[in-house]
Amino acid sequence: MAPNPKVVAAYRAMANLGIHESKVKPVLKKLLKLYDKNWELIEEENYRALADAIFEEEENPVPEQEQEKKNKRVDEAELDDEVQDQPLRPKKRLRLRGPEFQSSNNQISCGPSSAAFPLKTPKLEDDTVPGNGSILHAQSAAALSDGNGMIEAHQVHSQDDIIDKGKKPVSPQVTPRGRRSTSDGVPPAVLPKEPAVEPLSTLSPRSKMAHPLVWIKPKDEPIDDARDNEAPISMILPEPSSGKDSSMMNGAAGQQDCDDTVASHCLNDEVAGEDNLRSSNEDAPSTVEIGSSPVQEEGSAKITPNISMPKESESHDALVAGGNEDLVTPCISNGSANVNSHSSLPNTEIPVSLPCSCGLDDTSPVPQEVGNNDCLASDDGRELVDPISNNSHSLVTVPKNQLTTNAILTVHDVNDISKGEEKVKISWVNNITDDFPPSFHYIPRNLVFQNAYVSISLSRIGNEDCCSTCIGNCVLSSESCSCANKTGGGFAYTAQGLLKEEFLDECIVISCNPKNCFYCEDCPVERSKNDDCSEPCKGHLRRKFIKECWSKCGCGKKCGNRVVQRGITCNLQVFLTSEGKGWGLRTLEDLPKGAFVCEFVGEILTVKELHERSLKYPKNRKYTYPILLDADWESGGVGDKEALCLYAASYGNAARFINHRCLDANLIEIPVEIEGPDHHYYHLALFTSREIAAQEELTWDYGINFDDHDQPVELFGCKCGSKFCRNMKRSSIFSLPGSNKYTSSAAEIRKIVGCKMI
Ligand SMILES: C[S@@+](CC[C@H](N)C(=O)[O-])C[C@H]1O[C@@H](n2cnc3c(N)ncnc32)[C@H](O)[C@@H]1O
Repeated sequence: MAPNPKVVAAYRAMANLGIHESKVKPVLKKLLKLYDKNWELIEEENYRALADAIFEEEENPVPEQEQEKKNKRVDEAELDDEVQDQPLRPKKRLRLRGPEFQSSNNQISCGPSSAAFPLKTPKLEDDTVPGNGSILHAQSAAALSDGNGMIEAHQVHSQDDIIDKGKKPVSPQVTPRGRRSTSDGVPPAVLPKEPAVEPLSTLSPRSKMAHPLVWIKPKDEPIDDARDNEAPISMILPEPSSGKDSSMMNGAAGQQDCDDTVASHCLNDEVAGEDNLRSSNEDAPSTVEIGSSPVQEEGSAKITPNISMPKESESHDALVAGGNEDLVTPCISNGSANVNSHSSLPNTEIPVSLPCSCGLDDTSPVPQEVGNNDCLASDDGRELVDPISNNSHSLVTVPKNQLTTNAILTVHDVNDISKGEEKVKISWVNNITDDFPPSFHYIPRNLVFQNAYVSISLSRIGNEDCCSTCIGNCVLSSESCSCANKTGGGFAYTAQGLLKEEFLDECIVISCNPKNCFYCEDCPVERSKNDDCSEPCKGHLRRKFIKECWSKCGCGKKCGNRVVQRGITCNLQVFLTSEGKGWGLRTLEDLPKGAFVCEFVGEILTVKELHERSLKYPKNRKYTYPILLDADWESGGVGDKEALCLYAASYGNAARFINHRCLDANLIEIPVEIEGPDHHYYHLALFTSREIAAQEELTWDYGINFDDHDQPVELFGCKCGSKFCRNMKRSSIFSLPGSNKYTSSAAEIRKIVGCKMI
């Protein structure tokens, strides 16, 4: 009989490696048996499997009888262990790296990634040959490696081996994001990028061989171990000792309803969210993710301790602009999420800071920069997740029927509602109820929603608009720089970074004096209403601007004329007010007069966009208050794209919690130019108008005219408690035509706000 050309070719290939036919023959026979005479697999990579097997045989000769016995003894658990325990065998790999053994398609990587993450050489010992074998398929390993060092080591089992042993196939259930179920008890694995491994169930028999089951050495890093039937909710624990307030330790839990679509989206998206764990969270004892797939959920969704938070971009996905009002009814009171305690929960459970959808409108548009996802609150108002009373990990059960609508995955860390976006942490506390702060996305800087024309470009900054020749700290210079001149003849700030008293007092007086109002001929606010019965302009305040130095200036970053751009530096806390104003913001430290507290940050909308939103989502008219950037409208010709306002219901910073106080508020808003020379877009900075003691609530006068019901937002019943309250007492001095917060005379203003000068 003519020799089988395939056998001859195999002998030749091995002869090239210096392996004698006599050694090839028995191993080849075994391989043919193992591969069910599939020559393709044997021929692959220039007979790599054959060569490997021969080397193995050489190194670990096992008498055939013993081998058979061993095969019988080895149960599946032992098999797993042996595979895990196999030492790495670079020696073999080195041999195979000879040029003659390089795969023609270069599937075996010898590059840095394989050096950093050496592949485990197959152990073709007696107990790993047919029936038990663990064989390294280099091509599978190559397929698994994303080139970025994702994989530390691979051990490849023949699938048949595992299934034949009667063990459940340990196919990693790879979701598009790489999530895998661990419910089968398989060691947690860190999987490479999503296309790397198909679930075995989807593979053809051929690809099962070429693409065998792969185990990846677990890393020490957090593993997303959430099961499919867990709800995708995130939570962050308070620091054990953080907060002067004991209620911070009474962590409360809230819950979003989540419809199937969104839930599964959330599920997948959350998996990759580890990088959203910000550094300050590292201080916290733990961060917990609650995973879920309500679709598959039978009775309840379990909230399991885990380690990741949704990515910012993914949280954005879950958030929809448009205010928190639509969704408030079932879930919030005074803008906060209701959470009820569940006494049956073991006290080993963790405080959960879960958002409610208050703050969000599932149908409102989102800023262009962020994705879209629909989110709703529970529509029955029942509690969904239990508040828990200490820091230990445990489970919280969420009834399945409460996971029916969209979920919001935004979470407020009790230690830092800013999620690390600010230089200082901003904690939140609720001493009164179990409520949570409303859900919103913390943004440290304004974001354009869609149409607002905000053009920031260096080319638009002329020499007169910056101090390009300055050096160091402008404020210390004896001469005013160009920026100071734009502020109005001198620096607004002292060397200590406070507002100069004269400047501040002037601002206070201006803000209270109706004489400083101007009236537009063609008011963008009225124009935005686009109806036949537009009213005349109701008046806007002329204001004093601050011009800060910026990138095109020659001074350094520490220049004293750069205050607002440095962001929040004082110690603030969000808290639930006791007067029924909802949440408020307070200082935890004494603040001097003229100190910068924070900027009012939100979505930059055109006034028209705001009006459209308020028509489309009428319930949004509650709970939020848009701020017109109208200080420069007097210059006239303000186009629709330039008539801007800030809206912080869904995207905002700590300032969104600052409540209104009529007239004698302790903060004052001052327009600040930073990046650009024009005043149609500016930053609205809040400074202390007097000294403020630690624990005092921060307030500012929104400038509301409580008699004007034609506003884009619903008026609230003012509970500011000021004796000058415009809502409670309508004294004649506070109801001047066109006025919002103005009083009648400079003398009165001086008395009220304690200014030294007028
Ligand atoms: C910018 S938010 C302030 C934070 C808000 N309290 C919360 O819980 O989210 C403005 C809203 O707070 C409430 N608010 C602010 N000042 C108030 C006051 N003086 N009296 C009653 N409610 C007030 C109103 O509902 C208003 O629409």
